[in-house]
Amino acid sequence: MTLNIGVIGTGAIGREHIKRITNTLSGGKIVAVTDVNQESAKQAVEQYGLDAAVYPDDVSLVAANDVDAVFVTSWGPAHEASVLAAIAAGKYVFCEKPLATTAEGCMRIVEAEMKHGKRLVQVGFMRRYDSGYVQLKEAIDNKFIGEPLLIHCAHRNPEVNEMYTTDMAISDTLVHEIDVLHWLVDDDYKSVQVLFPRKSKYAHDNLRDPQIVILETHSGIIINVEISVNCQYGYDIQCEVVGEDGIVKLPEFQSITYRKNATLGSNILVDWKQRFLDAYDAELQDFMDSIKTTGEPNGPTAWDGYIAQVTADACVKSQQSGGKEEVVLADKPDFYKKGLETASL
Ligand SMILES: NC(=O)c1ccc[n+]([C@@H]2O[C@H](COP(=O)([O-])OP(=O)(O)OC[C@H]3O[C@@H](n4cnc5c(N)ncnc54)[C@H](O)[C@@H]3O)[C@@H](O)[C@H]2O)c1
Ligand SMILES: O[C@H]1[C@H](O)[C@@H](O)[C@H](O)[C@@H](O)[C@H]1O
Repeated sequence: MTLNIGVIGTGAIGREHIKRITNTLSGGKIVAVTDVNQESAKQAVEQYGLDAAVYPDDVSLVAANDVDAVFVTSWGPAHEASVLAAIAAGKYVFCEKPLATTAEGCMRIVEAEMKHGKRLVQVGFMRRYDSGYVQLKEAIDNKFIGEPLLIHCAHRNPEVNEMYTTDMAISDTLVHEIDVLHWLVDDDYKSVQVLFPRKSKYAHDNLRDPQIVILETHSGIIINVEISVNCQYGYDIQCEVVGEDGIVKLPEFQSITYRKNATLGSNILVDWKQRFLDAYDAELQDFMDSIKTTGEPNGPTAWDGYIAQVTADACVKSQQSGGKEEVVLADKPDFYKKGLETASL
């Protein structure tokens, strides 16, 4: 069975996903595209030689009879309406982060999915499919380092444009750590605090950069994440888990080492597309395979999208208050306790 897919938003990641469904993965076909910029949707069809219809908006794309699943890869504020439309039509949805830009919006999606009666939604937290994070999780689950005590992380982007504001360091960037770290240690967050070190000369007027985010879990694990979005030198993701009996660290992205001009060196990547290439492939293959075999997506759930947004909101509150903020989650519904939300490679 081929899963017929409609894509809402044919920008950077929309096209990356169109490319991998069309050229790399198996079991899916892009049959429909839309974008508020209709030229962009038409260009995507041409660029990848798609046999796909261009729709004027998300509502008409979702309603198309031949669309089985929808990819929501538009800007964050547009996600909630498209996801709700897809659920109302009983269509599967793969939604890039954020699921919705407010906790209330995420909860509306959770409620709509529960009302529908079976899982339709997977959120694009692809780090759960990255082989390095999967190895870290196995080591933690197997008690290889004893109980985890603290975690040091860094999430560095080389640069950002003028549209990127202080709160986006949380909602656009930290959100990946928010999701992957609670999954890694199987614990929910209790409180968060954001600190602003000295501002980088590369940060524009509306941006505090870098930032340090401290997250504390219910079992007392303390996590510090450095967010630097003007680090200049490359795209760099670091994660080191300190346990009672040892330490496990995320592997560096593999690159040859060289000896040249009196230097021993190796290259660092410059953007997210290359760093998580395999993880994006694995998450979308899993989305299609699990729908085919079980009738439901297997990856990060709408509830994970809700946890991420509640935690992100608390971080943004801390950016403003300067203090520690509580993370208050609703009780997890039984619907999301099926144990399906962990990925395996
Ligand atoms: N998982 C990841 O690592 C990752 C990486 C990049 C982006 N993202 C997420 O993916 C989303 C898109 O990011 P991007 O970098 O591709 O942005 P982008 O600006 O390159 O593309 C977004 C596209 O959506 C279109 N769009 C906006 N509103 C729309 C609407 N209502 N209906 C249809 N089309 C609409 C825009 O015209 C644009 O072409 C964001 O939510 C972003 O956070 C996730
Ligand atoms: O949308 C991107 C993407 O999610 C990247 O993984 C992250 O490193 C960037 O900061 C963000 O802007």
